[in-house]
Amino acid sequence: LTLDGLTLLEIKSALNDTKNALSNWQEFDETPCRWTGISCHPGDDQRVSFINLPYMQLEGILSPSIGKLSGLQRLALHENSLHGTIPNELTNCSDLRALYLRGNFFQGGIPSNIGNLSSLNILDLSGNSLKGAIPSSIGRLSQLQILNLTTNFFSGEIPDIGVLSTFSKHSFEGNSDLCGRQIEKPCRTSLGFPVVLPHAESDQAAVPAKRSSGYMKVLLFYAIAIMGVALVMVLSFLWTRLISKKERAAKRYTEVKKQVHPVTSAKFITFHGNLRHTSSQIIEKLESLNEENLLGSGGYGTVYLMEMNDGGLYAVKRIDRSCEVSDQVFERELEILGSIRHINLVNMRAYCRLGSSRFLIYEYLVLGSLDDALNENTQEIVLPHWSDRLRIALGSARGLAYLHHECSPEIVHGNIKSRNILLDECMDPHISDLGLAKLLLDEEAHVTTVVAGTFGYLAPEYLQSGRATVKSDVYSFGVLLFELVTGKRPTDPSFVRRGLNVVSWVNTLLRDNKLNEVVDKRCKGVDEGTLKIILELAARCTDGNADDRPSMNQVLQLLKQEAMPPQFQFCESDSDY
Ligand SMILES: Nc1ncnc2c1ncn2[C@@H]1O[C@H](COP(=O)(O)OP(=O)(O)OP(=O)(O)O)[C@@H](O)[C@H]1O
Repeated sequence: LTLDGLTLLEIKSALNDTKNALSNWQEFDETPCRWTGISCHPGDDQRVSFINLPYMQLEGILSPSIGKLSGLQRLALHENSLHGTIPNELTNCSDLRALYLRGNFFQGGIPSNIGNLSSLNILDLSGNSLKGAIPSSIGRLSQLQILNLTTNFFSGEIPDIGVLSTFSKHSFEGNSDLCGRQIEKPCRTSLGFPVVLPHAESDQAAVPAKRSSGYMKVLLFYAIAIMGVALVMVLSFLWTRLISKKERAAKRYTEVKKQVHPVTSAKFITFHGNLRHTSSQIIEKLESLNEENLLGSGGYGTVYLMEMNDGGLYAVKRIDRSCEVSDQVFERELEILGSIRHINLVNMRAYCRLGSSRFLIYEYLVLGSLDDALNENTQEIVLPHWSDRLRIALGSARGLAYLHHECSPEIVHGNIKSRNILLDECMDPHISDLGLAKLLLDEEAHVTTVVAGTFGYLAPEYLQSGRATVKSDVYSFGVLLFELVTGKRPTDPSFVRRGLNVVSWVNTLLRDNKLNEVVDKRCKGVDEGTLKIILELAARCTDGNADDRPSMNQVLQLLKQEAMPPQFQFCESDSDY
């Protein structure tokens, strides 16, 4: 076995492989290159280039031996249950381009010399229990394009240097003790000097007891110098506050207007950084959209597939609803919606107002809606296998839990249904139409008119009051779970004719012990264990009493623990961010 193979066995020995996912990692093999989750560099030396083991239910720790894999380019261990610290030795892997450790239980800090990973493009440490300061050496990672440190316990000032200055609050959300320019939260000052030292470097910062005495000394030492810096910071903060959001938005529009169509009055806003295409290229395409590009239409507008000259694709929703609110109010609200970004949401990339038409520009999801995948009778549609269905359930739960629990104020979707779950090329789900129910139907509270086509997904209290809540979203999610199991729409004539809805129909069959009749016969690979868990969860979500339904965080936890797909096929979407 190669040296890298032996190193991988060391790494395996520190892991608790609960599902035996690594059973083919065997010492009698010549190379590790065919082992689960492993890829090697082409050529004779058989060095390990990728470790792709997300969603494998791995427990244990990440061994420091990882540092011996000096050819490693990608380490993807996200959505496992690893604990302990991120070993410092990892920073010896100087060719590392992508590091995904999201959704584990890592503690301690980020290795302070992470700046050594000079080739790093992607750093995703979100959803762990990491704490301490964000090392300023991250600023040296000049190749870094994606940084996700959200939902941890980081504290202190976010260093505003190097590449770290280019990331916005979306990279840092869910860390309540962070402050700094990027998150538009000034570091609180006491007598003019910061409570938390800026740019604290090491993960020692995670240990408050050790830190405090040195901390006070350094505070005193720097007090006078920092007074000056603090004054400048306060002044610049006041300056940014003084320029109202409106003025800033107007400034942005003007810039774009200058850049493109000087004759038209087009307004163009991009979200989450620049698009691959300029606004003038996009406006030109928007103007030429016609029936041939039609993808479909829904309650809020008509959706087109927009193909750019270089082959890039966007889905464009032209808002057809006449909207009571002024363009200004609409666009301000939209900016808030556009700032939301999550891997299981259909992220809005841009907005354009061209004459009297309003266009929302989204990333394009190639496999269309879950409703199409389950119900369309065309040959090309690939019916999701049971493990895909579990992954769709898990991803949708994650997206919805993010809206309910990570956004402030919480976002009620109000229209969860299989037509609003869109699938990318990996069959990963993305929730669409978020915020539109509120934005386009009624901007007061969460009162929405019942939308045509969503019958069957609506919680009884939502039907009665017309008021969508997080718990009515949970109900709709429960119906979605039933749909994933049965393959039937909630309005399927087979039970609607008998005066039943999908919830009562399934319950009747289960009472009569007819589990087989509940399950979609076209679905391959169903295992009874996870099936029962999903059905039980769907029943709890669709409880008639809203208070007895679980929260989406509870749903997500349960799905993560109990209903993880047995084999996760790693697939990377080629979305441009
Ligand atoms: N980002 C996207 N990528 C690929 N297809 C999309 C995208 N957004 C919408 N579509 C497709 O366009 C069609 C119309 O979508 P739209 O969201 O307007 O309607 P709907 O979901 O059917 O109804 P509603 O407006 O009530 O949500 C659907 O078939 C949907 O699958």
